Amino acid sequence: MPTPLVVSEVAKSFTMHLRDGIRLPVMSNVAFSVKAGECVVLGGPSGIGKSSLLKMVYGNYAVDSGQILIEHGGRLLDLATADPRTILSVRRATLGYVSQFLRTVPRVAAVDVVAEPLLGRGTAAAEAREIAEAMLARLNLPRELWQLPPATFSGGEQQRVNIARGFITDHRILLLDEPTASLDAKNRAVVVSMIEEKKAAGVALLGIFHDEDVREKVADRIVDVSAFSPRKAAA
Ligand SMILES: Nc1ncnc2c1ncn2[C@@H]1O[C@H](COP(=O)(O)OP(=O)(O)OP(=O)(O)O)[C@@H](O)[C@H]1O
Repeated sequence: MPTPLVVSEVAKSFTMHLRDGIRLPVMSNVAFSVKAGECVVLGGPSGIGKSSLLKMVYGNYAVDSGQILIEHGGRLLDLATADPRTILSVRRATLGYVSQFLRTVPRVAAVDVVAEPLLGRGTAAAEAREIAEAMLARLNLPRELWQLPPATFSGGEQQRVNIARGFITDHRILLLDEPTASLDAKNRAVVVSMIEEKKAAGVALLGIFHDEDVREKVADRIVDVSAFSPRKAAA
């Protein structure tokens, strides 16, 4: 079975349009891979580029050069050069992303926000809702909130809706950007066990976890992003 995610020779700089278009190099020679069933954690100090790297792997940030090889539909595809339509199809079928914050859609109930990725993958509405409810129950979201839009939920409640939505599918690669940042210890433990289940199912996980305890529990390997940073000499 091919490695689900291989990042090779990637370089990235930001162009500051408001400052005469000067280019700030953020990282170069980025190279690592994530195997099936493995959880790789991006490490390094604040501002070194961990979130930017995750956004590149998801296709939200373009890269200057290099390859981001994703196993999609039985073949390897380079996300760094893929067209937007292909990126969307990779996201639908193969590459999931749990961001730190939920982007709420007005007037859509929490349970439907969670069920939506399953509907997009062809699951029947009633079944998708049932699975969504089970996820919300597991994450201890009070039942009386399930039918409400999450816009007014607390930070931790919104994050749990977001986690349920991100974990509900069987994507082969899952990117996690601080999924436990606003959670209490009980719900952090739930997320740790959900990550362990994904690993057991052969999912390749790449994440950022500032919480040391969670990081130690889930990480098989830490990739230090400072190794790719031009600031490493000054660090
Ligand atoms: N769109 C952008 N345009 C310009 N600079 C950016 C952009 N996104 C990020 N940066 C810069 O790139 C650097 C890396 O930011 P990033 O958020 O990836 O770091 P991080 O390691 O995830 O930090 P933290 O641990 O604090 O979340 C920072 O100096 C940031 O200001």
